[in-house]
Amino acid sequence: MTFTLTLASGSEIRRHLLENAGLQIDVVRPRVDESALRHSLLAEQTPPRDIADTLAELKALRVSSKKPSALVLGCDQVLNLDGQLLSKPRSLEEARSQLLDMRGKRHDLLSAAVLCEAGKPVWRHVGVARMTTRTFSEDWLEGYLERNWPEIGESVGAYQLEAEGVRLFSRIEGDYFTVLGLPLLDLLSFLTLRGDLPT
Ligand SMILES: Nc1nc2c(ncn2[C@H]2C[C@H](O)[C@@H](COP(=O)(O)OP(=O)(O)OP(=O)(O)O)O2)c(=O)[nH]1
Repeated sequence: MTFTLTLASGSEIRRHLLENAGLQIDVVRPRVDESALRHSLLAEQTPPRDIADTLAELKALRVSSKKPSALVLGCDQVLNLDGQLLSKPRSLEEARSQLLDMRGKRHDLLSAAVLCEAGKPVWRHVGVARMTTRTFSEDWLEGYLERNWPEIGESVGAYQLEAEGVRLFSRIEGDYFTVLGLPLLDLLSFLTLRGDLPT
């Protein structure tokens, strides 16, 4: 019987990365109010890594409780800019102001993944990537926004690294997949170790 991973995420890129790696994926979007939980965690001064981990676990548990026999993957990515957590821009204007704030600085992307089975977490990992943004011109930024909105609205940093977003950076430290939103290599290693994937 072919191994199927249930992905508790509406993220297109996460599904693509897993399918491109040859996994059979079943998408079940969790019904969780992420922003309410994120706000309460922030109010309690929860560290960004724990916020990403908690949200990823919540999404995985929500689906796993409905599909107890499945292996369910929940994910969450947060962007930490000098201690401020940014979210996906809701408008081109928001994307512009977010990118201007990030210009010439470093920010961290924390990509959390949690696997749940029978309503219990069985694996978790938070990948961290450190992004150094170049001091791009405002003219270039206007062109970038014009060419890439609304696609970049799906990304927490208002960029798609695999597309023109790479032009925002002078340096990236960490794993490419972690930037895109999924600590893929760590996940595949665990699934292989468990025998879900062939060695
Ligand atoms: N294509 C692409 N997507 C990116 C990149 N960086 C971040 N993202 C996406 C991955 C996630 O879909 C999104 C991070 O937001 P979330 O972790 O809240 O996930 P999202 O709301 O998309 O789906 P989910 O909460 O899992 O249902 O940003 C990138 O460089 N390229």
